[in-house]
Amino acid sequence: MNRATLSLPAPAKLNLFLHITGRRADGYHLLQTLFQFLDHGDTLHFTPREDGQIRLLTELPGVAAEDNLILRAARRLQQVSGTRLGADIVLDKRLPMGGGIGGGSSDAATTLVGLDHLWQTDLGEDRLAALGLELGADVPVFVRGRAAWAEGVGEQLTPVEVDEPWYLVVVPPCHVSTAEIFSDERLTRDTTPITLAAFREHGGRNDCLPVVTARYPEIRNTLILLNKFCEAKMTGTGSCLFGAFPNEREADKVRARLPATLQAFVAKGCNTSPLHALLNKAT
Ligand SMILES: C[C@](O)(CO)[C@H](O)COP(=O)(O)OP(=O)(O)OC[C@H]1O[C@@H](n2ccc(N)nc2=O)[C@H](O)[C@@H]1O
Ligand SMILES: Nc1ncnc2c1ncn2[C@@H]1O[C@H](COP(=O)(O)OP(=O)(O)OP(=O)(O)O)[C@@H](O)[C@H]1O
Repeated sequence: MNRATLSLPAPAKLNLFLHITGRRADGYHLLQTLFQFLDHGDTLHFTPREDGQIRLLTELPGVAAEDNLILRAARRLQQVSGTRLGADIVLDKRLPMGGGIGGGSSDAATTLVGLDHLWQTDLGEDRLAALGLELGADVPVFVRGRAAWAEGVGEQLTPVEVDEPWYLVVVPPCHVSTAEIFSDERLTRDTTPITLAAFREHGGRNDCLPVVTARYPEIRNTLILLNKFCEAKMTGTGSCLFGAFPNEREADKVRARLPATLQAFVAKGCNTSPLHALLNKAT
């Protein structure tokens, strides 16, 4: 067996807007959003094992190994495919947790796609996306790897081509729990659904923003600050805020004017996930 280590990116995503249009009987929210990837994220390293063991060799502070979406994804794929192979997995974590940029979901998707490739289990995109959905609402878009208009609970995906600007992403000094925001009584859940054409013409907003800024003064203050330089938006249920720029230099200029204590990065928006761009190049 080829024991070579496969290293793959787990990119971040942005929600360019997020409308909450309803709530299902099971409590999950119906939403509309547009997902785009960033050329910035975690990296995972997979080395196959013949003894069937799956080991995550990197500890993530605050996350028990059994809860780590990487291990959960790997075990589920192993179970469903019936492979006898295992893997050692190393994670280089760059993405902030609870930032609304999908770090955990992307790690899970890269594990599914990467191990499917390495183990030659060939489940195909649809089955991998379905396995991903069991792990989290945001996992399927990372499995499919194309910028997408999303509906349902986020799993009904239509690929879209949108502008690929440079983004300045600012990480306010707090973590937001997605479940906590979705269970807040003040969240509005009745936005009228819009079409993609209407979004292209008029844009959209983030329905979670009023609740998030009410709960987190750090995010409210960071939003006020970033709005001085660009039209600041929030991704997912926060915490991260972002602004779009025509080129890297303009984004860097604003970044340089932010307080040095504020974590921020500049990245390019991508309609093809860097994971898929790499795998497509390799095959
Ligand atoms: C807000 C978004 O980031 C937008 O992309 C996603 O919808 C959230 O996706 P995610 O983090 O993968 O979410 P999950 O891990 O599936 O769910 C976290 C919690 O958020 C709530 N949740 C999530 C997605 C959704 N459509 N409705 C919900 O009410 C549920 O209470 C759930 O317990
Ligand atoms: N590999 C992982 N990386 C990050 N978080 C993980 C991982 N595995 C499990 N988790 C758990 O998932 C939670 C959410 O992490 P994540 O980084 O995906 O947040 P997020 O960016 O707000 O996600 P989203 O935008 O999908 O709501 C973490 O607080 C952590 O408890």
